[in-house]
Amino acid sequence: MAETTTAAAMAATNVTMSYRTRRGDTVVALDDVSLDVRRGEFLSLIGPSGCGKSTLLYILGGLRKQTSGEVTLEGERVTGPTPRKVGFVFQDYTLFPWRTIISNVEVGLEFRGTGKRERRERAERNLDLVGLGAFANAYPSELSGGMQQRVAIARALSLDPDILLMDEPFGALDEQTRTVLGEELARILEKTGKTIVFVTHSLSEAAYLSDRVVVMSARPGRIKEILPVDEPRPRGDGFSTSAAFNDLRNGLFDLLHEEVRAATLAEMNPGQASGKGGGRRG
Ligand SMILES: Nc1ncnc2c1ncn2[C@@H]1O[C@H](COP(=O)(O)OP(=O)(O)OP(=O)(O)O)[C@@H](O)[C@H]1O
Repeated sequence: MAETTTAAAMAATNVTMSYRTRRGDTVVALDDVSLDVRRGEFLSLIGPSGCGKSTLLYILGGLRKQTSGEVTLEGERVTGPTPRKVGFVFQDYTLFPWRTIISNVEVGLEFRGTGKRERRERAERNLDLVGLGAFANAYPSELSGGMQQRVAIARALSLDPDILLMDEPFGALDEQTRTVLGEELARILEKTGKTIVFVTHSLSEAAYLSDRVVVMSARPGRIKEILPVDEPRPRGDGFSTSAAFNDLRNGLFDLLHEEVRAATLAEMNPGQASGKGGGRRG
């Protein structure tokens, strides 16, 4: 059994997840996944559609219970959500349309019972951080998708979690907006020092933002490879056009390509699960 290091903010050890479908079939979404998330790192998860990236994220965050194996947060076993330590940002930013931007940011703090003054102060600080201080009294419908996603990030940050789990947060946005938001996110992280686990389908996003990129195999999801990104932060404009970046992105593409192929073939021939990929600890 793989060991859990104390330097890890979070760790999954031999995690397996099977779903029972409504038809009574069993879907093995994750198979023996072991992974350390290091304190302060930006870790991306990439893999073919349906390989279990979201499932792994939800299990790490205690939103879903794994079938077997263990998840720990700072060495303590995770048995449910821990909103004081772990926050979420989803692709669907789910702002309440009838609340102003600032009161959307305050929602989680309200749930937590934080006093009005502190709520407002934290919400303002985090709205400023994502560059939307001027929109505090606007309503969600007045903001673009990219701006709404920044509100969702401010909302998650205002709870001041140590770890942010982000599930394709920029997936619904156009390429230019997601590039800019990725850069914004990198800047915010620089300031806050959060640990991030980030699910994405964009290889460029993963390569640009991450300290390490976890490549998952076709379902049942396993860890196929973990690639470090040896580029110091903050990463300048030059990085995304450098040869090192291109090599990394191409490496990710090659690793993913055969898995996407396997996933597509499995979809075309249901019932024959892919058994490829090897368990590897990061
Ligand atoms: N509640 C559920 N019940 C049954 N099967 C599920 C459930 N949730 C997920 N699955 C299945 O588990 C597998 C992994 O799903 P998951 O959403 O974790 O994958 P993913 O890699 O995040 O996919 P995508 O990249 O398309 O978002 C898929 O085959 C999916 O159909």
